[in-house]
Amino acid sequence: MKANYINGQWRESDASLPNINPSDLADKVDDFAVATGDDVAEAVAAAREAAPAWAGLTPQARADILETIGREIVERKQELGDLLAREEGKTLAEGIGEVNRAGQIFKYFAGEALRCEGSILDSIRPGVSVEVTREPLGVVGAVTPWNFPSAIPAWKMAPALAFGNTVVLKPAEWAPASAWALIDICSRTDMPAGTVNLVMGSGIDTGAALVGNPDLNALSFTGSRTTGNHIAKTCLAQNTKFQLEMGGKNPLIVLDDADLDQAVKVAVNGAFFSSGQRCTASSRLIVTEGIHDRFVSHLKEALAGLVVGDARDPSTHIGPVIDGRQLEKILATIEEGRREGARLVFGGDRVKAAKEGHYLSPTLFCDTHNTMVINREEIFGPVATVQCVKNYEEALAVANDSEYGLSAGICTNSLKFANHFKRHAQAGMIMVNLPTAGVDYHVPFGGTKQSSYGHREQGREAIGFYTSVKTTYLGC
Ligand SMILES: NC(=O)C1=CN([C@@H]2O[C@H](COP(=O)(O)OP(=O)(O)OC[C@H]3O[C@@H](n4cnc5c(N)ncnc54)[C@H](OP(=O)(O)O)[C@@H]3O)[C@@H](O)[C@H]2O)C=CC1
Ligand SMILES: O=C(O)CCC(=O)C(=O)O
Repeated sequence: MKANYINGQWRESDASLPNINPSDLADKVDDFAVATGDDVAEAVAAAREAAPAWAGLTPQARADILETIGREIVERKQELGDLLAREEGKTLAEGIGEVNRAGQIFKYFAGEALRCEGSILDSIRPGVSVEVTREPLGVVGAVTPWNFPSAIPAWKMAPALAFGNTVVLKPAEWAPASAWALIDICSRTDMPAGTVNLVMGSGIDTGAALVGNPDLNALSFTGSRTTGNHIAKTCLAQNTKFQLEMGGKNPLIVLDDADLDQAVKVAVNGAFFSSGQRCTASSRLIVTEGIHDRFVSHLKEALAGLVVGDARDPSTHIGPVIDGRQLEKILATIEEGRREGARLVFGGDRVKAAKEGHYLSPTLFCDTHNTMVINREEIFGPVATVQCVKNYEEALAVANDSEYGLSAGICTNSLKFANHFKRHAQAGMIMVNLPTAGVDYHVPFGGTKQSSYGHREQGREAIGFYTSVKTTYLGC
């Protein structure tokens, strides 16, 4: 059994949860300990106890530790990428890429630890000056989803630690192995006991115990809107600072003047890679009428060439979805799309592979309208819809007609439309001739409307969430 990590100790538990490989249901990755409410309370107390020692280290000492963690992750990216593919179902290449990204995030925030700046201003009063400085918050809770089981824990933990906070991490029960490996790496550094803590188990029990602990100073969450809204209420009631990342229904516009081959590649990557299980997935393809038929026909051809299979088989393009319940949910939404009158032009079914797994074919709907459920709600599977529109203006209006606003893309050769889109698309991230998914780690990540709440994650903006600003007035 893989244990929880609390106050510098590995703690087994009476209960455990199995982690099953979605590509091969006969393969159990391991059993993972379940943290009780008392374990969670102890982890938060340990993080509170460790906070002054960790914050009291020099930025150089914290940077050195983060650099060590980042280096080991990068050096072991092959092995940890394979583990990620095995527990989550991303292809091996995607798994290795994600682990590499997690390592680079730690290395990046090692540098940021040294760049935590303040400012000095003259006061409006004579003989007085004012200092504005940043301080750690204290104890940060991180609740993370299964779809980026290495990178998302990294992009919450690394900035929290860089700026002097201690951390309690609750990863998703469907994919805890990558988070466990990350904490194992942290446990072998010189961090004071209690600086990082791992509490595994279900969201409803372990997650709720963490979020509801009033001794947390801040909570960073990525996952569904329902859970995010619930967490927001708890955090507000306790005055816990929080940020939420809650997904998208990301549009990709394809204009008549787009490079057709490029647009098809962008759509395949954005909508179907990682089995569409990305909050940034291009789930709505909005295509102008002059290119619509050619685009759909080329896209179908490209989908026919994709291999769905075991995530760790190098010939696989699309692995399984994470779990049987998720697969059933996606299939039910596909059925709903059919009932609403959308035309299924590719896929829509389970795929049989050599081993029993949660395989689903890439699925494409045409003749869809933006009012349909398949265009309103996040499906989180390898499913995309096409909507045919007259021109750019209609495309933009359809793209913006969503409760979400995470990422938005356009394929065009027109600088005029690209520039207009950049300014008027209602999303936190804009992609021109690029997939809506797949982001850099050194720039801000996050959305508008119902996609996100609070400070942006990643890049230099992360400091806003993980520090508190202090203003000091100095008289003579
Ligand atoms: N924006 C994104 O990146 C993601 C969006 N989603 C969307 O959400 C849908 C459902 O996915 P799901 O994994 O169930 O997402 P959830 O929001 O349920 O899970 C995200 C994290 O929150 C935890 N959690 C769940 N309930 C609570 C709670 N009451 N208190 C504290 N923590 C909690 C989960 O634990 P546990 O999983 O262990 O129960 C997990 O660690 C997907 O189909 C997709 O549409 C999902 C993942 C990522
Ligand atoms: O597209 C990406 O690179 C990141 C996506 C993401 O963070 C998510 O799906 O939760």
